[in-house]
Amino acid sequence: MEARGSSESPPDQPKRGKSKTPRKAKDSVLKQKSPAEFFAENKNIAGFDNPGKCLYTTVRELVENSLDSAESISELPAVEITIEEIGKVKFNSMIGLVDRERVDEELYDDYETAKAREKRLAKAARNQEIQAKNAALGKKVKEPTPSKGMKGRGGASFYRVTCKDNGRGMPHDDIPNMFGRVLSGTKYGLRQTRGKFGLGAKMALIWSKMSTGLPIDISSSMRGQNYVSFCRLDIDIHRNLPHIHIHEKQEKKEEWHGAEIQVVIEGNWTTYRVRSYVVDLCRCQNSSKILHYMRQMAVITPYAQFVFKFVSDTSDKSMTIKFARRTDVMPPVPLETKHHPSSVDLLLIKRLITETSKQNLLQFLQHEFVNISKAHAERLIGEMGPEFQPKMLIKSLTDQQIVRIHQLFRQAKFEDPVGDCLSPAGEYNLRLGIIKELHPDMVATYSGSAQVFEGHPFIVEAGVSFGGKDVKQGLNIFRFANRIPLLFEQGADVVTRTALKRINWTSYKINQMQDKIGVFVSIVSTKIPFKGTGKEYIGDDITEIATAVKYAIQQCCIQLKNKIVKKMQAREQQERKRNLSK
Ligand SMILES: Nc1ncnc2c1ncn2[C@@H]1O[C@H](COP(=O)(O)OP(=O)(O)OP(=O)(O)O)[C@@H](O)[C@H]1O
Repeated sequence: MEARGSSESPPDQPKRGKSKTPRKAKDSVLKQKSPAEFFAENKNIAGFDNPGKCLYTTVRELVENSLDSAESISELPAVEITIEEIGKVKFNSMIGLVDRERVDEELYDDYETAKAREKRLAKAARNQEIQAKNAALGKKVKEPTPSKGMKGRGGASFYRVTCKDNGRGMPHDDIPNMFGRVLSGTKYGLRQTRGKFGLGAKMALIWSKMSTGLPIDISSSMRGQNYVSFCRLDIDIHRNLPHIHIHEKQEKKEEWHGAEIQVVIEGNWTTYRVRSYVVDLCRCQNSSKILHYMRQMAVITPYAQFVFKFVSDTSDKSMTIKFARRTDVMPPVPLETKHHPSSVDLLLIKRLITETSKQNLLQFLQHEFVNISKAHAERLIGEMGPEFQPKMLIKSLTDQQIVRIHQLFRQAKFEDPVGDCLSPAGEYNLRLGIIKELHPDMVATYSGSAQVFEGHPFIVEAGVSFGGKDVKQGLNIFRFANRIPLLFEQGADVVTRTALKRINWTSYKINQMQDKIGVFVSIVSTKIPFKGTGKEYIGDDITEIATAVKYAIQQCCIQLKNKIVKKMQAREQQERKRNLSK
C-alpha cells in the first residue's frame, strides 16, 4: 500500500521548476508573555478598541476608581474630569519633536485629488442647500458627516485626561504597583465595588504608552498625611513592572485628601461628540458617549457631584457641565464578605488553607465561610469520613482530603448568603433618576430581596416608566451593574433580552412598539458576571439573574397597569359625562 503523505512522497511537494527549495516549517519556539504584554496586544477585550472608545474607557475607569475610593471612606464623592484637546503641533512641542510640514502630499491617507476635492465641495454645498430648506420648513436637520477628505484618518487626536477626587488616596509606597503592574489592586475580595480586575488604570497607561509614549502622573494624599505623594511612571510592558520616573513626597499646600490622575492619550472626541454643546443634555439623543455615560452615572449616583470639562483646541467648543449632587444620602458602604461553600473551587480551598490563621478543620470551616455554624461544621466533618477529625490540623490535609471537602461542599445543602454585604442604589434613587432622565407620566419601581447565583448574593432593582415628553417610542433601556452605567453591547445583555423577549407588555396594557417606555434595571453583587474585562454587559446565560430581572420588571408593570387602568377609567368617565351633557 502506498504510504500517502509519508516523507518520501509529500502530498504537496512543490512542482518541479517552480521552486527549488521547499519551504520548511519553522520549529515552534516556546515563549512567555507578561500580563501587560497580553493586554497591550488584546486591548479590545478591556474596552480599548479604537481611539474613540479608548478615550471613553479611560474616562470611565478613572471615574469609577474615584467613586470607589470616596465611597470606601463614606465621603460624598466630588469628582472633576477634564479632557483637554491637544493638537498635533502642541503635542509635538510637548514631546520636543519639531513639527514638519508635509512635502509629498500624495503619501498621506487624507490626500485627495483636485477632482475629488471639487466633487466633495459640490456635494457639501448641495447638502447645505437641502439642510437650509429643511430648516426653513421646520423639518429635522441632519448633522453632516465629515467625509474622509475633511477629517483624515478617523479624526484621532491627543487628549490630556485628568480626574481629581476627594477619596481615600493611596499609600505612598503602593502607588507604583497600583498603576504600573497589570493585575494588581485592592478590590479583589468579595465586596461590591465597581473595580474588580486590577486592570483599568493600567490599561489607560498602556494605551498612553502605545499611542503617545507619555507617562502617567499621579498625585495623592490620604487623611492625616501632611504631604502629597507625586508619582510619574510608565510601565515596563515585558516585565509587567512599574518604570518610575519620579516618586516623591511634596509639600501639601491645601487641605485635601484624594487622588488626581493625569494621562495623555490618543483619542477621538469627534466620533463621540455632542450634536451641540448647548443642547439640553436630557434631550440629546446623539450626545457623546462620554457625556451620556456621565449623565447616567449622575442618575445612579445622585449623591455624587461631577464637574466635567472639555477644553477644546478651538475655545468655542469648550464646555463645562456640572452634574450637581441631588441628595446627601449615600447607600451604605458595601461590606467584605466570606466565601459561600457552594461557590468555592479546589484551587480556592487550597488558597484559603494556605492563608488561614485558624489551626484546625473545625475552626477553618466555621471562620472562612459564610453560613457554617459550629454545629453544622461538626456534622459536615462527620460526613467527610472517619479520617477527618474536628481538631485535625488544617495545614496537614492531604490533596485527596481537600478533594473530599470540595466534593461535599458541592453536594451539601447550605443556606443562601444574605445580601447585607450589598449596597443597592435604592428605589428612591432609581425613581429620582427616572424622573430626571425621562420626565415620565407614570413610574413604578421595585427592589428585590437578595438572591444567589453560584454562591454569590445579588440584588435586582427595577423601574419602569410610561410616557414622557421627549422619550422615544418603544423601549428605552437603561442598565446598571454595581452602579456602573452599561452603554455598550446592549443587544446581548440580560436586561435588554428580558425586556424584549420575556415580558408580555400587552398584558399590562402597554404597547411595546408605540408607548414610550423607560426600563431601568440595576444589579448589584459581590460578583457581577460581566462578559469580558471591559465590563460592558451581563450575559443572558445565568438563569437566576435572568429570572430575577424578569420578576423585577414584571412587578413594576403590575403597578403601572393599575395606574394605567385607573387613568383609562377616569378618561372614559369624563368622556361619558361630556357626551351626556351634549
Ligand atoms: N482614584 C483612586 N483613589 C484611590 N485608589 C485608587 C484610585 N485609582 C486607583 N486606585 C487604586 O489602584 C488600584 C488599581 O486600579 P485599577 O483601575 O487598575 O484596577 P481596579 O479598579 O482595582 O479594577 P478594574 O480593573 O476592575 O477597574 C485600585 O484597586 C485602587 O486600590
